[in-house]
Formats: sequence, C-alpha cells, structure tokens
Amino acid sequence: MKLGRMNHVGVAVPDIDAAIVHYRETMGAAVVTRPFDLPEQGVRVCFVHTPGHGGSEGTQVELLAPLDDQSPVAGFMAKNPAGGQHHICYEVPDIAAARAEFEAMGKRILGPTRTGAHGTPIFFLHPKDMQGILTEIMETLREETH
Ligand SMILES: CC[C@@H](C(=O)O)C(=O)SCCNC(=O)CCNC(=O)[C@H](O)C(C)(C)COP(=O)(O)OP(=O)(O)OC[C@H]1O[C@@H](n2cnc3c(N)ncnc32)[C@H](O)[C@@H]1OP(=O)(O)O
Ligand SMILES: [Co+2]
Repeated sequence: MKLGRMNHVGVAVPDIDAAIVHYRETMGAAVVTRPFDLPEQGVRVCFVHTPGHGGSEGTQVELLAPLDDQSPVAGFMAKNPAGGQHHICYEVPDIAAARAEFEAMGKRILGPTRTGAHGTPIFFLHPKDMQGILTEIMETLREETH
C-alpha cells in the first residue's frame, strides 16, 4: 500500500448552512460547493476548497450532515452534538487493489465499495484498525491525477 494524496477531511456538522457561513466568513474560504443530498450514503454534503501549491489541487474539507437517524454520521453526532472531525480520505489509483491489500492486512472494511461524492468508488476502514481515524479510501478522479 502506497500512501496517496489526501483528498479531504470529513467534518460532521449539525447545520450545513451555518457551517458554510463559518468557512466563508471566519476562515475566508473562496470556494464552497452547493450542498446536495446523497441518500445512499445517508448524508447531506458540500466541499470547502483549500488552495494548493504550485498548480496542484488543494485538499478539501467535506462538510457532512446526517439525513436521518440511520445515517452513518448519526451516532457520531449523538456523541458530538456540536460536530467535529469525522474521517480522513486518501486517494488510490486502483480501488479494488487497495481493498484487497487492506483485507489481506486484516483491516476491517465497513460495507461494500460504493460511489462517493466525487463520483468515484470509495470504501471505509474501521477507526479501531486505523490509529483511531475513520479512514476513507477513494479512487482518484482521472482529471485530478497528480
Ligand atoms: C459524502 C459521501 C462520502 C464521500 O464521498 O466522501 C462520505 O464521506 S460518507 C461519510 C459517512 N459514511 C461513513 O462514515 C461510512 C462508514 N462509517 C460507519 O460505518 C460508521 O459510522 C462507523 C465508523 C462503524 C461508526 O458507527 P457508529 O454506530 O456511529 O459507532 P460505533 O459505536 O459502532 O463505533 C465503534 C467505535 O468507533 C468509534 N468511532 C465511531 N465513529 C468514529 C469516527 N468517525 N472517528 C473515530 N472513531 C469513531 C466509536 O466512538 C466507538 O468507539 P468506543 O466508544 O471506544 O467503542
Ligand atoms: Co468523505
């Protein structure tokens, strides 16, 4: 397994519109995408872009709000009502190969590989096997390849 680019940090928030105001006005974010629902992932989501260096793509902050009580973010929000850092997402060139490698290492994979907010395949690794960090692995978007 070779560590890829950090694509985004997932941040769970109780109110996505209030969070957008925070990132724009307090943090000076120039680009925040319009929020949209991803019912198959149980979340409402949008992205705060951070600038990259030397023409490279910056990392994003992924704002997440649970759509309902069944959302995978619902338990986290119950424990952290004000929200907080939820997961870190790294890119890989080949999702199937990455999944097989983590499986071979005995890491617990949370559910099937599915399509993430960037439109590419993703899967999640259990935080207890990943140094306490819920870890998302995402196949690199072709036009974002670095
Ligand atoms: C927007 C789409 C997509 C993208 O394209 O980027 C996304 O990012 S979707 C993001 C939301 N989806 C997911 O998180 C899917 C994977 N997550 C899960 O399957 C579950 O959330 C979970 C990780 C299994 C947690 O389930 P939950 O029922 O809330 O908690 P547990 O009680 O089972 O937790 C066990 C244990 O783990 C600790 N924990 C839980 N969440 C986190 C976290 N985010 N970071 C670190 N640790 C976490 C929890 O505290 C428990 O610990 P103990 O209390 O010590 O037992
Ligand atoms: Co994510």
